[in-house]
Amino acid sequence: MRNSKYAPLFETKRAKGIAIYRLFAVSIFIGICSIWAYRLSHIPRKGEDGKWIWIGLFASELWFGFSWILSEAHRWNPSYRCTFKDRLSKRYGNDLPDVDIFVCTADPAIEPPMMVINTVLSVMAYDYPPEKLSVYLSDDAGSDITFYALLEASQFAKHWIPYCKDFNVEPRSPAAYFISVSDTHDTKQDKPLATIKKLYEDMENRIESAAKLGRLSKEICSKHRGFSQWNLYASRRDHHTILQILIDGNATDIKGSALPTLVYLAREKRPQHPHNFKAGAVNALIRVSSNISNGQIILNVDCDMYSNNSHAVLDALCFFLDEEKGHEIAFVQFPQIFENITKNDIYGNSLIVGREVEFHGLDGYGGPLYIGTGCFHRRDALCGKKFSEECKIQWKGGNNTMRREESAHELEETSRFLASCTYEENTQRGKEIGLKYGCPVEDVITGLSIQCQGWKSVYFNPPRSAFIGVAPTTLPQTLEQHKRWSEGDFQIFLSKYGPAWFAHGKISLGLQMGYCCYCLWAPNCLPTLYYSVVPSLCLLRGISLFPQCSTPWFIPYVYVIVSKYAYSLIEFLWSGGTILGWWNNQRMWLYRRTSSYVLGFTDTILKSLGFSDTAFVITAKVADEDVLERYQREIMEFGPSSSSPMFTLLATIALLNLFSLLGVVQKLALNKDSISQYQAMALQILLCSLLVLINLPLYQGLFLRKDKGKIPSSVAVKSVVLALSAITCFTFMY
Ligand SMILES: O=c1ccn([C@@H]2O[C@H](COP(=O)(O)OP(=O)(O)O[C@H]3O[C@H](CO)[C@@H](O)[C@H](O)[C@H]3O)[C@@H](O)[C@H]2O)c(=O)[nH]1
Ligand SMILES: [Mn+2]
Repeated sequence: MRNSKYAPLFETKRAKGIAIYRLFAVSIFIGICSIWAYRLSHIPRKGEDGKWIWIGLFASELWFGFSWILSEAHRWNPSYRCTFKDRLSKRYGNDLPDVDIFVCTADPAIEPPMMVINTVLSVMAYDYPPEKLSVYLSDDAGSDITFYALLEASQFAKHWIPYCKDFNVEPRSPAAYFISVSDTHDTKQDKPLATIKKLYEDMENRIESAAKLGRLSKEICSKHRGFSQWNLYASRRDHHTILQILIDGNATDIKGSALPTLVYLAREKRPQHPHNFKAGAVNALIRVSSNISNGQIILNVDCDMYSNNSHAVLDALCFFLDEEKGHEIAFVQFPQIFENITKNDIYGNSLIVGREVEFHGLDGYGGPLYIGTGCFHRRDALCGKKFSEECKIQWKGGNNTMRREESAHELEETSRFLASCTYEENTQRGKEIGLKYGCPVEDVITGLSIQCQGWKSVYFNPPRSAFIGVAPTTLPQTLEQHKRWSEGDFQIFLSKYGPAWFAHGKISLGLQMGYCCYCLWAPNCLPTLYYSVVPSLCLLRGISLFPQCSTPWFIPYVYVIVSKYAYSLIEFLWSGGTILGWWNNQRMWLYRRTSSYVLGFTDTILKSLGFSDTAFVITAKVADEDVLERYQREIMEFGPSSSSPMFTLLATIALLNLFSLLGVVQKLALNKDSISQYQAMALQILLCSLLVLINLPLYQGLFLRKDKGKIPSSVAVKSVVLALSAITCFTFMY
């Protein structure tokens, strides 16, 4: 019962028809149990072929069944949110909390400055009182060109923000906006549009030519005192703190309205100090911002994730400011949506099922994971505060006094040391305060630890997407990203924050299971490798591993396979995907498990033994023209990837299945009697054929294509040799 006198600012709805789904899930569970029973009751006896092979298969099926049970946490209890922004505006007017926005960038070569400032401009133009908004750009490359771009953006903002507000522009990233209006407006007739577009293009030209040149002209450098901070700059990994407040609380736009504060920060870096990648960058921002604006709410976005919805801040505040439940909420996570996904999503990067299904399921159990971008945090919760009923904040009034009393220059001077690399020594930062260090998925582990302190989180997936970013456009990049994620998640599983043990009693069982699903991605590689190699090898030797069509044990297999995949297809289509997209997604399911996760798994083991160290390979946000062209045509991009063992693995498995299938076909053609033998192995042949079918793009990449995106011939040779030797070895062993 709601006892506050206010109407709620948000509402949570449960899914309809969930009882039917649960019944269906129970039927699959019974099917899985029957499969286990079959394996247990049919273990080959002494003297029979393949006892150990059988036990391995049983272990894999136990694992798959167990994973399926865990994944039910994503589907059992979904919830959906909606907000009432009109009530918020009525109740609070302009009396809203300060919001600090953090944008992170790390490499001007693969994260072009133009993209970065479009993101910055989009969040500066939020529909929110500008004097309560502060935008911070963290530049881990310490690039003067990025700084120059931001300086240009600070000038352009004076035109852009009033333009957005006058014409209710959406989206407020200039680049995205100009593309969106290019076919609906006639620029020649629309004078203000033409003017602002011209300003933008001039700015773009200046920035691009500086970027192309790779350095700034003397003329540009003389324009702003900030450039002098690069005088002592040695390299990306070795420089002092560079901090510049580009727009302070007193600046106004061309119409005389206040502008959001804008700050550039390149934290100090020294070769002898670990910089902890993005987590280190965000923690530096947390400290520096606490001295400049100290907003109670922090929004964190990656540099490619521009704001697509200028009301998103108000949406987020509907959760935090709700009188009854707002004080329990530590963060509000929006989905990641990508603008460059092709129709059939060849690399499965849109993650639509995660977005439309799984995260809603987690939300039903206490809240989604923190996924690093598009997330609003309460500053105190992010800084390690434990939840208690007293956590109600006095939001009204804000705390915006500091930055008006001190001048920008004074603030820079007093904030600089907060970003030095020794500041954190012998403190709890990176451990209990701020983002956690030492894990390649700093976001997930931080979110988990916040939830373990008693806080809830919220997943908000509005009809108009709040943030839009860039997904990888090649297979190597996709696999590399998934390697980082699977590795990081598995490290969490083994760490002192492990969702299976540490979180027990702190978060709900459903959420524990939900986290485990992701944290156990990496070890998933073992049963998948087994399942995609061993049955096919056995096929060649005539060792039967699955029940025959004529026995009742055939039924649970068929039921589980058909209903599980039919359901997954329906779920995928319901989430907005296409049939071919689903097929592509199945391929990526296999590829991730037999390459990224294998490396993620071994690297985690090596790391826990002390042999290797955490790294963060940044995902490229740009690609060459011919690569992009192939991406648009949905042709798989493999190269240049010869160095990565991931491709040798993928190709070897694909070839092994191809050879096995060819072997069977040959035997059938030569010897009619073997037909009855192979009839008994229908499921095994089906598995092998499906593996061949799903690998078609790989065979093309190996043998048929001539373009630059094909698999390098060194990988082709290596994998043919490996596949043939595996088959030969196996044939001799059995
Ligand atoms: O040393 C670093 C490395 C990265 N970044 C920034 O971190 C962001 C995310 O990096 P990206 O290469 O785009 O990684 P993704 O795989 O796309 O990132 C997802 O996964 C990461 C964890 O693995 C999260 O940090 C991200 O927020 C989430 O979007 C980017 O803005 C980078 O500029 C830094 O600031 N410093
Ligand atoms: Mn990214």
